Amino acid sequence: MTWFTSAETAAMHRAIAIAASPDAPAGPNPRVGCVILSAAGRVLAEGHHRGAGTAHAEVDALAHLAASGISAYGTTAVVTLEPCNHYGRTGPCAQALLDAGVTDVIYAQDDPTTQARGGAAALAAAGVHVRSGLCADEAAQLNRAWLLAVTTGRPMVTWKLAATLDGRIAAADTTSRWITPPAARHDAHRLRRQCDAIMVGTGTALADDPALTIRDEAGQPAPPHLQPLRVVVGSRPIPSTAQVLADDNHLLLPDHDPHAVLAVLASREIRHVLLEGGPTLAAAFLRAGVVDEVVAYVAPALLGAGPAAVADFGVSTIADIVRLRHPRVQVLGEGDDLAIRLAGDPDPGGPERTAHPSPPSTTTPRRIADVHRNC
Ligand SMILES: NC(=O)C1=CN([C@@H]2O[C@H](COP(=O)(O)OP(=O)(O)OC[C@H]3O[C@@H](n4cnc5c(N)ncnc54)[C@H](OP(=O)(O)O)[C@@H]3O)[C@@H](O)[C@H]2O)C=CC1
Ligand SMILES: Nc1c(N[C@@H]2O[C@H](COP(=O)(O)O)[C@@H](O)[C@H]2O)[nH]c(=O)[nH]c1=O
Repeated sequence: MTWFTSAETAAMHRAIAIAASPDAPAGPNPRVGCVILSAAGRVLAEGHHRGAGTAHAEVDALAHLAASGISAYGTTAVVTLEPCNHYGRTGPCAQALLDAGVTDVIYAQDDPTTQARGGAAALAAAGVHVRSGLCADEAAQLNRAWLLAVTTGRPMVTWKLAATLDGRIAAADTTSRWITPPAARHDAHRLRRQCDAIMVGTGTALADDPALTIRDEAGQPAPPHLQPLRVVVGSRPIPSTAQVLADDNHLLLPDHDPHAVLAVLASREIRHVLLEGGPTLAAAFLRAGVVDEVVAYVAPALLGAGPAAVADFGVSTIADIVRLRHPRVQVLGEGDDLAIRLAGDPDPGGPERTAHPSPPSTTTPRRIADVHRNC
């Protein structure tokens, strides 16, 4: 059994928090944070990864430590992911920790990739005291999309919908903006920010002419390098004036096979795709068993007619109902302008679905004197 001190546990909480900083954009790499502790458990420096091609968290933290004139000799590096052991866009972190003189390394979870794993073994072989598993569930949740993508070979799919109380996503004449109030739409833009691609079917592209961009609460778009790839699936042509075609950061995929669509996105290092409808495309992805998460914004409103949130995807009897696991509920907005955000992971119960990292438990951390086994 591995034990951790309260200072080490607090450092790991901090490392997870900084790994999720707003300047750590979605992209091909995992989110990683690192905190460096003195032998007495005092925080000396911290760092995090800011996306592909930039310094890894350990190197960022070591650079901050060096900048403050403190030697890394005899320190403990607390990292959210096993230090890498390869030359990718940057050098191996295991070697950087060794070169700096770090004597203890604690990491939350193993790196599952064949290219980068092995840092723990390399460090241990060089005499570094290595421990792992601290806050492993929280760290896995932080990188849920990345872990799913690198272990399954396809991007994680989050299906987002905005529906009325009677489960409709548009009126009978196909108009749908807006069903949900501003607070819910702002939340949807925060969701877009976590994804590398936003995808709709041609039906939605033709009916709504969506922009599919990340915008702030004042409607200002995020800088181009932070905008996700816009993807339209289907064979019908889209008018050249369509907003999704506004710049080169888009992809038109005539293929109807969700697996083929995801394979194309995976080849472009897309780790997390937001499926924003409509009901026909969502049904195809559900039927194919490739929806990993559903985020539904439900407004206190009624339409009585118009398309349902999702088309028929093969459920004909109640025994086959698709329930959401780990459901999470939030109220957004207030007064007449509120909406419910209901999120969860579809569980068709079929054997074809693979196990994915679960969200962290909501139980209070267990404390025994000054030592902790986990978060
Ligand atoms: N409130 C909300 O959250 C949302 C509402 N909407 C509303 O939904 C309506 C549009 O719905 P819908 O027409 O269903 O739009 P979709 O975006 O689901 O597009 C449907 C099209 O997707 C293409 N397609 C790709 N793969 C498949 C597949 N495996 N099976 C079938 N079709 C596939 C087909 O295009 P092709 O024929 O060109 O090959 C099909 O016609 C609009 O009124 C819009 O406002 C849309 C999104 C979200
Ligand atoms: N109607 C509706 C939504 N609709 C979704 O938003 C898309 C428009 O994106 P954009 O042009 O970038 O603002 C649209 O095509 C559809 O996918 N979303 C919501 O949060 N609430 C709503 O009431």
